[in-house]
Amino acid sequence: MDRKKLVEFKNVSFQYEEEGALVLNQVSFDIYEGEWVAIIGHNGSGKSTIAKLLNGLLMPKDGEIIVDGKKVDDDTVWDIRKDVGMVFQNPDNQFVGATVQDDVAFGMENRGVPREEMRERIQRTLSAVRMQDYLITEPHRLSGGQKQRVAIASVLAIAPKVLILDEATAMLDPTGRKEIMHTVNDIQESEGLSLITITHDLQEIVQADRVIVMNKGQIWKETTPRELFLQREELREIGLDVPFVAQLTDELRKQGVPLKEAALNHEELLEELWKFNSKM
Ligand SMILES: Nc1ncnc2c1ncn2[C@@H]1O[C@H](COP(=O)(O)OP(=O)(O)OP(=O)(O)O)[C@@H](O)[C@H]1O
Repeated sequence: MDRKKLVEFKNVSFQYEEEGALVLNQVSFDIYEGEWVAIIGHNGSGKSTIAKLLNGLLMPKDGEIIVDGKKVDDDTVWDIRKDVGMVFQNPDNQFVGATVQDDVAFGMENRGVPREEMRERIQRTLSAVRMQDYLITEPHRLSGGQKQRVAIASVLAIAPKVLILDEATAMLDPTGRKEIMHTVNDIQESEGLSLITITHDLQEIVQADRVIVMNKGQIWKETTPRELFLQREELREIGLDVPFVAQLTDELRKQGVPLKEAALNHEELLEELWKFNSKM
């Protein structure tokens, strides 16, 4: 069965200033329903600009963007924002409510969701991010990770078709990062959402279905995490470092250990080494 295209970027170019350099130069890609796509690139490669174009915070200078069959323009932008939810890096800039439940309610109030349904969605989305016990907590009392969970719940409450996390875990410690990504992955699978995660850390792309690598405003490569991790030298040239496990796999391979593919985590590497060991 053909998968449905939810997002289409067609030859999109963008510049912030009239005479300035192109920040995005003829960028084209598709994102399908239920898919997790990671967009990665070093600082300034154009990742956040893509996110902002996707929900109409910016409009392309050239080319077009289609979200769920609708072209993003001044007439559709409010509809598009129902379909595309975004969570940014700094949780403190995203709170508008005096309590956690007020905050989750805010976006729904703006969209005229009936009271009863609002209550149900607040419960459901806060449970999904495991924050159901904090309904009446003031946001400033939460940890960074908890704040990001609430920000995610607030976006989910609007029932978007696409969820974008723009460096949303960058301010958290490694454990907090893992927990959030785990939660988001669960939600994505249970709700059939398309997920776009934007990061400059290759460790964060391991679970994605596909990766788009940006370099200087253009797509440098569109591939899978596993394939990408095999390209350690090329990645380094564009300012990206593969995670430790992939580096180790690469070094072992160079030493003659016949590891077939790039390991995505310690468990996989261990399993491959175990197989190799049993054959010796
Ligand atoms: N509001 C703005 N006005 C002018 N130039 C901007 C603006 N926002 C971003 N830029 C420039 O556009 C380019 C791409 O920025 P963008 O934020 O999309 O990159 P990024 O890959 O997300 O990087 P980062 O991880 O640092 O946010 C950079 O050169 C940046 O300096």
